[in-house]
Amino acid sequence: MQNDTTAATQQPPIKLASLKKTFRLFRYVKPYWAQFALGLLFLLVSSLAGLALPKLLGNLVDPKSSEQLFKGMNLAGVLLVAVLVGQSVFSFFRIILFVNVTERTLATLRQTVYSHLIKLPMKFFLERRVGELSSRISSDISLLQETFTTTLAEFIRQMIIIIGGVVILLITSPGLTAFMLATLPAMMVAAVFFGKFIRRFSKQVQEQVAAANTVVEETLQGILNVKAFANEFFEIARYRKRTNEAARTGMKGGKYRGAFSSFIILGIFGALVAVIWRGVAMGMPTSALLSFVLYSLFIGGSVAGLAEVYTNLQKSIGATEHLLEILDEPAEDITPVTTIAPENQLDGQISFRDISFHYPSRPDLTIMDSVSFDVYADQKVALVGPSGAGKSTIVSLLLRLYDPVSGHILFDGKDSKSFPLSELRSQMAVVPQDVFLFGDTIAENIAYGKPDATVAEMEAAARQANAWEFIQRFPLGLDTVVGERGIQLSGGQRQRIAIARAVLKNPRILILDEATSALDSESEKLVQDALDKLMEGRTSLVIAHRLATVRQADKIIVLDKGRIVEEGTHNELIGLDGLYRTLSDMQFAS
Ligand SMILES: Nc1ncnc2c1ncn2[C@@H]1O[C@H](COP(=O)(O)OP(=O)(O)OP(=O)(O)O)[C@@H](O)[C@H]1O
Repeated sequence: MQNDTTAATQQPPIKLASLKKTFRLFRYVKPYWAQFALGLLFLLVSSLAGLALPKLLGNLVDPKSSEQLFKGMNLAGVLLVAVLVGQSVFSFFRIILFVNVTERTLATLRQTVYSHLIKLPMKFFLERRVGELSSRISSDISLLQETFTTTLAEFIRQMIIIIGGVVILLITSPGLTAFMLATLPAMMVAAVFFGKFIRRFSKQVQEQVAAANTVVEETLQGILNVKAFANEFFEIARYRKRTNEAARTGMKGGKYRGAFSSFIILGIFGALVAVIWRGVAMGMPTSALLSFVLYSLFIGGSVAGLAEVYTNLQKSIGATEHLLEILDEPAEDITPVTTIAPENQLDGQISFRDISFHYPSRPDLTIMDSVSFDVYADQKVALVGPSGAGKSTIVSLLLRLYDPVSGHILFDGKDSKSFPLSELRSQMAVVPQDVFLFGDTIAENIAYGKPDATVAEMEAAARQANAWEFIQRFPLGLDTVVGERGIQLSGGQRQRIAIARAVLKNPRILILDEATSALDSESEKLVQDALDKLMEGRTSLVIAHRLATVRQADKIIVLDKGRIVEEGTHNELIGLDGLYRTLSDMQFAS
């Protein structure tokens, strides 16, 4: 982020390139081009009509106007009313059209960005925070909304007024126009100069606000931890610091914005007084002078408005850059899985061959060093080892959340990369330590393993997972809402929901990350029993924290500091008198 800001401020003005980037987003407007074009036409008509106003007002105050009649009424007055009515009607429809196009476009854009975001590899998420990413989709896109609905229209309207106004003024009095215009270029240059300057501040404020929001999101998500650690005041101070920083940057930017607008006010009104003064001196009739002053005001207002447009445009270029940054990230090759091609169906045999690995975010830290092992189809293999040994990393590699730095992972003897990613993952299921429940019904949470599951299937899965008994005790049964808005489930209950999910998914390879937190013995028995049933007839890889549960495993792989140090059955490993024996003695001693 920081680099991005520095790069943006240090770069020479690449306005055209940035603008071109923004235009890439017009791709999303394409399907609605007809409505958009009609809106533009209406905008053109209402802006041109607006351009006639000063002239007609001048005519109205002309003493001769009462002699020019239209069906007995003052012609200039009638024309003025007609222009106003026309302008309001066209504006009305123009706004409706633009808003329609914008809403649809932004919905598509939101969907596109989200669809892309969720397909990005884990590597991407390691480097970013959730708050920052969700603000990309919320605030950056809202910023574009303003650009599409208001800024663009304002820009076109202002350009018409400036160009049309200047042409009309030149026809009226080239001398006075030249005099008036002498102040404008200076203002334009100032607008560009200031606009660029202000861009830096608004971008910084945007980023600092996003950083502050991250504190809110993270602390609300982890509110239990905040409270348990009595860290409310620490968080308040953290949030205060970030929001104050944003405010300070905003205020600094505000000073320049203020100076900018004072400059424009002084410039425009100073110029107006000078123009009237000079017009009077040139003997211009009052009606013509009124028109002239009104045009000058319109032009001056539009020039000042252009600066605003410029700043908005800069802001939305910033937002676009952020969005394109996400869209330009290469996504994982994820496709909807309906059926699995016979050649991609897993038999359940897994081999790690000389796997070395480090996380993309920490290239200096070797996590896995030449790890090789085999798991045969339908075997139950346990991964044990001290904390940080690399057990979860093996699971991540198996799921291809990351690719190994060197070595190969084989499924049934075939390189894991030769399988379509989604088909591979769809044949594996994970029952994690910390079960994440969506804030929805129990049914939806179970069906996460198979979104088109019927109620009967869900019930059967819940029964197999030993979860049905507690689910049916809730008055709403499967329709009970859990999570943030609903009831909180106990650790054992959450795990059984996760097991039901896995039952529904019916995976070829099952990965169990055993809960470290001890469940009460009743719950533990229910969970273990459900897991035993689930493991039947499939390859299972169990990350075991309590060694008592892995005695029956066909094979136990003992990891330490990213290397396999022992491998064998419980009895073999106990006989070895190595790390497994030590870990085992430690656990049973406690
Ligand atoms: N996303 C990550 N980025 C960088 N390093 C990581 C990441 N995840 C894990 N690590 C590091 O990789 C090493 C192995 O971690 P891993 O989670 O695989 O261990 P583990 O054996 O599963 O530990 P535990 O039993 O505590 O869950 C640790 O040193 C850890 O700090």
